[in-house]
Amino acid sequence: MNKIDYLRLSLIDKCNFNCQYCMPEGKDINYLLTQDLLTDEEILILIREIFIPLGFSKFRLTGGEPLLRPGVVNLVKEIASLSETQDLAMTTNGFLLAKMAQDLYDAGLRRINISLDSLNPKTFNRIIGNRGFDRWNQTWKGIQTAYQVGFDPLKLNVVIIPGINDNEVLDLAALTIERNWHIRFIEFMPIGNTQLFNQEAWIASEELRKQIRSYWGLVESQVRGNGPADVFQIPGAKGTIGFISQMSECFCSRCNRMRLSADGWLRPCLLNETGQINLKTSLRQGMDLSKIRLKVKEILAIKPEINFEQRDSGTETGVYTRTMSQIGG
Ligand SMILES: Nc1nc2c(ncn2[C@@H]2O[C@H](COP(=O)(O)OP(=O)(O)OP(=O)(O)O)[C@@H](O)[C@H]2O)c(=O)[nH]1
Ligand SMILES: C[S@@+](CC[C@H](N)C(=O)[O-])C[C@H]1O[C@@H](n2cnc3c(N)ncnc32)[C@H](O)[C@@H]1O
Ligand code: SF4
Ligand code: SF4
Repeated sequence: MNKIDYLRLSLIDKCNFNCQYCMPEGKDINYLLTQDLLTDEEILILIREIFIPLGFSKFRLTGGEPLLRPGVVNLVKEIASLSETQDLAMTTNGFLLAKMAQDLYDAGLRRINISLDSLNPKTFNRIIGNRGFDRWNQTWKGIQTAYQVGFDPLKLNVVIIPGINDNEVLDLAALTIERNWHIRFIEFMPIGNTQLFNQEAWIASEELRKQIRSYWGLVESQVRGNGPADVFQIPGAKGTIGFISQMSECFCSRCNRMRLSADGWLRPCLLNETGQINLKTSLRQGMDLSKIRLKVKEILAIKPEINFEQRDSGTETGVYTRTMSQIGG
């Protein structure tokens, strides 16, 4: 059985973007009330008293948009300063990074993954649902700042949607030639906007690799990380190109992670809603920490059964009850 040592923590369910693939179009999302969010203190208790004793040592902060969480820099500092933390990273849309990158770095964050679905501001703004504002320039500035500040490896996440940004695969891949940046192409998953998913669906990573291979060639490579990406490189390039292929190539046999939502739900599998427990409720009801630990240990034991192999039975209704922004990706 794989070691489960990687926890993805969603810090907030709100976001300043409305990416088409992540949220249902035109549907209001019921956002969490502040009092329903895990507090910083609760997050730290759970990390220190529950997850670290159970062997977790790798933490990723995500959301919604994690940079919207008040006090996020201080939370980074607290988690980074734990001696058991072997890796602390963040996934962000980058919009607020230009002004926060240095503070995050100084607080101890070293790895950052930034979503960037297009190099074309028009396409980008269309994907993120900009409502009339251009957000590309500031996002691009955020990426540049993160690079200058020293985040390494710096990864860029791209969800390819047929008919929307699939014409940019080579342009995005080309970013890795001169820069030590790591692009990852993620296959669109049926969580978030199922309507768009059913309309446009996903493109298999192998199709994208074929395009890149026939233009420049492609060799296997590596980059530091804990996630499911298969990593390649254009020969001689400074950066790498990863493929996260949850639709075409199941990687569940190497699954090493669980997810904790901003309101305290511990989720054993991204694509299966079975077996979730609410740790915030347990904490607030005053449950003994050793009992909470035991509950999490039980979930860890049944996790191999609750996985992608059963994703068709992963939801009760066939539609995921939470959007990707509510889960954290
Ligand atoms: N199906 C599935 N998809 C995942 C899983 N982990 C990550 N992904 C997908 O990969 C996307 C990008 O993940 P990131 O947040 O950048 O994190 P990561 O790839 O684990 O990060 P590294 O540690 O840098 O390798 C997520 O939003 C998901 O779409 C997983 O366990 N299962
Ligand atoms: C939910 S977002 C949260 C963090 C941050 N807001 C961001 O966009 O990086 C995390 C990741 O989930 C990915 N994502 C969201 N919806 C997805 C979907 N339906 N299929 C595949 N990836 C998705 C995004 O591309 C992003 O890289
Ligand atoms: S992918 Fe990230 S930036 Fe886009 S809507 Fe979802 S949470 Fe927000
Ligand atoms: S789908 Fe579930 S079991 Fe598979 S890699 Fe993702 S989280 Fe792990």
